[in-house]
Amino acid sequence: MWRLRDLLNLKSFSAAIWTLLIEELLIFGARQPSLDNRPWSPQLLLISMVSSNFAGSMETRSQRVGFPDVGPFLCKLSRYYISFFDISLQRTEKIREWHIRYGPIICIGPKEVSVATPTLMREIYGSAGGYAKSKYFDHFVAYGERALFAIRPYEDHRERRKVIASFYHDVSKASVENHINERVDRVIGQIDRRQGDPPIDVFSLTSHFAFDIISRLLYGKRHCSRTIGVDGEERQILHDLKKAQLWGPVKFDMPSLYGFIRFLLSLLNCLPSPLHADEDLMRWNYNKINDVLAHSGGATTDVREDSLLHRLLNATNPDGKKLSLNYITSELYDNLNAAEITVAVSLTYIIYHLSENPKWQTRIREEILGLPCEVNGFPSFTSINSAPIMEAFIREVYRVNPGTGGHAERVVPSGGKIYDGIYIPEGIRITASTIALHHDATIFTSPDVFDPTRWLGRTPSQARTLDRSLIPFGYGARICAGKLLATMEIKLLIARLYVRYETRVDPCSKTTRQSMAQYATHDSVPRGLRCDITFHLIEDGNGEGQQTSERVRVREE
Ligand code: HEM
Repeated sequence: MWRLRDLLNLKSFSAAIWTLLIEELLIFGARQPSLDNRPWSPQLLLISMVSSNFAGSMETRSQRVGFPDVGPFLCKLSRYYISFFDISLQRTEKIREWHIRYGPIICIGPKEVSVATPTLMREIYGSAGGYAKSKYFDHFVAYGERALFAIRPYEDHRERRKVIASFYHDVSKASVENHINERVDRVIGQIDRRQGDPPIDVFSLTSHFAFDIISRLLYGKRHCSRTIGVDGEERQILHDLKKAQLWGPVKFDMPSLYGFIRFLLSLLNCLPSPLHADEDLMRWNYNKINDVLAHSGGATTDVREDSLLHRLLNATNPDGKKLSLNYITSELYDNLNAAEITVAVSLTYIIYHLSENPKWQTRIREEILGLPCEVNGFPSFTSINSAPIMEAFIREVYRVNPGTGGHAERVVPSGGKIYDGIYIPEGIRITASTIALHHDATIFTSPDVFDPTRWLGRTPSQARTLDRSLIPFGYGARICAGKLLATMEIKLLIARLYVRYETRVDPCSKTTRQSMAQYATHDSVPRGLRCDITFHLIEDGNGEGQQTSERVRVREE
């Protein structure tokens, strides 16, 4: 179905129509290894003449030396070709198709390359390469400051990373585990109260769960959100942010068009809430920080709370100066964003696949029930984290439905690089395609089949081969700073849910295989933007059900 905004985007629309037609005509030619070595044909002549109409899209002759000519012919002519797939939310799937058709190093834009081998992925993201992030990350500048995620130069990033990474490294503390377990209790409380009611949208529920946890870590206990239990402003913002994901590619690829649409709609006084969701969250974060500072009497050195805010207020730059409040506000906003939707998407797909595979629910339940319990009546995160069946299942979900859209663009450093004999000049944008790596048939047999057993019973060398191609959290110098936190949230919730309930996809709801296919948005959200699941209490849940209800009741009283 065409959406209004696709039609509004006339430049991309018309470019796409003729490029789609011509690409198919030229497929044979484009399969040749090098355009420069290919004999001239009338088709090529025609294309090269028409291509000059694509303003600013042809790179100079010197930039083209050695540039990979493998890939869809029209990608080499205009950046609007990949933009079209971006805006129609099909970018990742399209790049995967092109890798299957053309090979592991392909041109996806006049100055843009995608790679799909674990060795090249390691080269561009590894610490040794020193690749900077691309201009794409300028879109994540907030309050006029770059948070860790948006810092582009490799060297600037290294210093800042030490402060943030050390904070998230400390989440292994028992206090954080207790705090996550409290939030799990609240989720269970919600589900119990809704027994017999319509199915539960787990995309929203897990988004509230993730948001409450990250806000506790960012601002501290007194100032965190309570979105799981309370239907307030935060729920509306989170709901709007999900819808805003669908506008992301327009905003990133065609900022002027996006700005114009926003301006027009504001003028008509009918700006839809998803189009100002970012600003709403920014305002919310700004107000929270002011509340915390007001509460501590403006004393920035108050260290009673072990929150990221307090950590940053007490940190210094390498020159010994304090971090600016603007930078701190930007970092907290970025962490809110990074930690909410990614965890919600991952948890939603894990629950969805478990609901489709009841036998795996039983296997995971039996595995968790066999683990030793702590004084609180649950197995610790450390023992849950080493449970192989749950790990295999989660890995398979990450493989087929990774929680990020694969926009981890880097820039080829000065002097250029040679990959598999192909010289790529400096300044070219380069990305490893997560989805192509995760579906590489030479590594993962029958890559389109959902099969968690592929992760079980492997020799160490087989396991290493599979691991090298699985990158849901990125890789190398800029690997996700919140990986440990995300893993704790995901595993503690899944373990506790599946000891207590059986789940099914609600057959009467709109949740289907199609609605659960991923859009190529920044965080790969499910197309339906919801996932309706029914929860059935297991009567003999090893006492866990009874204990949890009791604890939830006592806390809520
Ligand atoms: C399942 C959940 C998550 C997934 C799949 C995920 C994925 C990723 C990926 C792929 C990157 C690398 C981007 C790049 O290389 O350009 C990244 C970076 C980052 N993530 Fe996550 N993430 C998750 C959860 C979290 C959480 C809970 C936090 C906590 C705040 C977090 C904070 C960050 C930060 C700060 C960065 C930037 C790191 C840097 O540039 O050094 N993420 N994440």
